[in-house]
Amino acid sequence: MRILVHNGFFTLQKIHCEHLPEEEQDEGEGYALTTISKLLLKNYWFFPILFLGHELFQPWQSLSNWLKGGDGNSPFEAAHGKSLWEFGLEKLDVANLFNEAMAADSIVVSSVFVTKCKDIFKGLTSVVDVGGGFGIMARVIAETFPHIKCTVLDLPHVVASCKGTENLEFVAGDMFQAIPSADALLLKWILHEMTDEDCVKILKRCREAILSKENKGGKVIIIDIVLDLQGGKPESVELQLFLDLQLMVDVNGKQRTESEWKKLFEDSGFTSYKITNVLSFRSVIEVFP
Ligand SMILES: C[S@@+](CC[C@H](N)C(=O)[O-])C[C@H]1O[C@@H](n2cnc3c(N)ncnc32)[C@H](O)[C@@H]1O
Repeated sequence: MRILVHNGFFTLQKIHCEHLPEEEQDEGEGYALTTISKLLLKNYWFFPILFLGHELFQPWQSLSNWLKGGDGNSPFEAAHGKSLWEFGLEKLDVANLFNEAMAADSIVVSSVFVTKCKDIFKGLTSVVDVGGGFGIMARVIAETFPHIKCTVLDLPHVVASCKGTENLEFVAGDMFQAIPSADALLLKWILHEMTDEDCVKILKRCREAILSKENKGGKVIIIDIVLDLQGGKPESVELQLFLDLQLMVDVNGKQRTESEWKKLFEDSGFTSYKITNVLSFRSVIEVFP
């Protein structure tokens, strides 16, 4: 298992590097180490610490017992006696590390997203990033498309010290209780943390929150993994499967195939969807009411 964790971690760094300029990418022996030094220099140092940090590594040791019917909703709960989110509320240093890792990921993804997926934003005047963390994605969207009003919804302790701008605001709340209305609701790395039942709850809430339904361009935009897509590079598949395990260990979540996504959309009342693959091992899925 340890080898798997390290492999997944190195692959993760490698895939992140695909988004760096070509002249900065290295091939061959020593790739991972070169990559790590570059990521350190470029401030993407949170991922190694996150995955190899004690609190998040420990649950892997509980995986085998948990699979045999051990206690807790996830190996994380089996190891720590509470969920990742409850743990984060008590240990703000771990929560901060986790949120900074997510923010580091969003720095890479957001620049590719707004450049290669411009069309997705056509006609939109408002976007809510549901579970948007420190707001990196929303900030980049707000700066790139100044006419779009962006809102970040996240838990109170996450957004407590986040500052908005003219077209960016932070809202503290619980996505299971209420989601602010907008033309588009963004869910980046949210649904893979949830059971199918919870995904349907959140998707239904998002559907209700879409302002411009009935062919007027309103939608949910999901950035997440779609397993088994044709043409996936072997290292992408390796990473997708590693993250499938990682999510099971941390929150009893999972990655999904296209048909599993389709079922969630149908069960939540959506009529159609479109998958775009420009984000390496992840996809952008537009889901229409
Ligand atoms: C895996 S992170 C993804 C963060 C961000 N979307 C990104 O990709 O960088 C999940 C986010 O959902 C937030 N979250 C978890 N439960 C939530 C809830 N019930 N209501 C609002 N936000 C929640 C967490 O605080 C965290 O910021």
